[in-house]
Amino acid sequence: MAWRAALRSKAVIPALLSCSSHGRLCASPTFITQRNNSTSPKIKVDYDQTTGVAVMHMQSPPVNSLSLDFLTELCISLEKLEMDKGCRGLIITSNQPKVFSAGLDILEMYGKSPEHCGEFWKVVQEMWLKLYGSNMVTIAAINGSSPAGGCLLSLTCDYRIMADNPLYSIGLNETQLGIVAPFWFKETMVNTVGHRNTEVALQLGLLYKPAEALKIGLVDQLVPEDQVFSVATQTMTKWLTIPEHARQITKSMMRNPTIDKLRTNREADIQNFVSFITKESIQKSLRMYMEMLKQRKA
Ligand SMILES: CCCCCCCC/C=C\C/C=C/C(=O)SCCNC(=O)CCNC(=O)[C@H](O)C(C)(C)COP(=O)(O)OP(=O)(O)OC[C@H]1O[C@@H](n2cnc3c(N)ncnc32)[C@H](O)[C@@H]1OP(=O)(O)O
Repeated sequence: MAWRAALRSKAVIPALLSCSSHGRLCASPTFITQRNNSTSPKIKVDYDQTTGVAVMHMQSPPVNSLSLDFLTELCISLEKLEMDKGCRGLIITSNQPKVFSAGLDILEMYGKSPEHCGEFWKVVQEMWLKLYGSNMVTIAAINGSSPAGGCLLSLTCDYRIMADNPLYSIGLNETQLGIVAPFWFKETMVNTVGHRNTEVALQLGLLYKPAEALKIGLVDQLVPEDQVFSVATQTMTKWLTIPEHARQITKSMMRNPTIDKLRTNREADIQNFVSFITKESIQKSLRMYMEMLKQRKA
């Protein structure tokens, strides 16, 4: 708890608090259910010291949406694993049925104050910086749908194994919500599937079925649903045979240009996000999208 409070307090951006152009509050949601903030852990970490491999199980019902609390917990777990020199590999998977992660929690961006949005975005950045720059071998065992921020989470990993189930989809679908994937989401995608695939995917907000995702290289391997985890474990064993230092330097060489761009522009990126997301028109788009999700369910 003390960790969480510390991380939270570091996440507040003083510059944002005093920014008058961000001084407005977004309209309060009237129809959207605010979920209770559960105190049960949203992430379960199993760390096997004999293999040096940790498994992070996302267990935040119903859809592992990336809320402020979820991301804070994720960052704390990552920090602890990263500091443990014996921990060399990390597999990320979901304990929720049919969903890997539904992406950023829309309720953290809808009807919230600019200060809250700024705090939220800082922890989204933190998650990405920690995972994309991790020294560990990271593997996403994608056992369900993975839109937007969920797709980003898997893109930060070194290797993606997805369940071959046509009911699932993955992609950066932000434009379908009327929002824009920020430059570091975009660059993570470009670094994975190339410029042209990214341009089409991002403009249209495409969600890909597993077979299509494999075709463009958004995921690396498809396996039957019940084998996602075992294949991830076998793949990890292979990756861990590569000399550690050489692999880590290579990873940094590939990723650091993108990482450095965000590191040196964090404040500006937060300000951009806050002024964008609190716009009335964007809030309206988010509301309509949430309504659409509910109608689809009914
Ligand atoms: C000029 C440049 C400026 C740059 C500015 C940058 C701005 C960038 C801003 C943000 C980037 C955003 C990234 C994101 O990740 S946004 C989130 C996008 N996510 C989605 O589109 C996924 C939506 N969800 C689904 O499609 C489905 O829920 C599903 C496929 C994941 C699972 O389907 P199913 O099992 O059928 O579950 P339900 O749809 O019934 O959902 C259950 C429950 O959960 C709620 N819910 C779903 N997703 C979210 C979410 N992302 N956040 C919050 N809540 C979510 C859903 O509404 C249901 O709620 P209930 O009715 O109350 O039970």
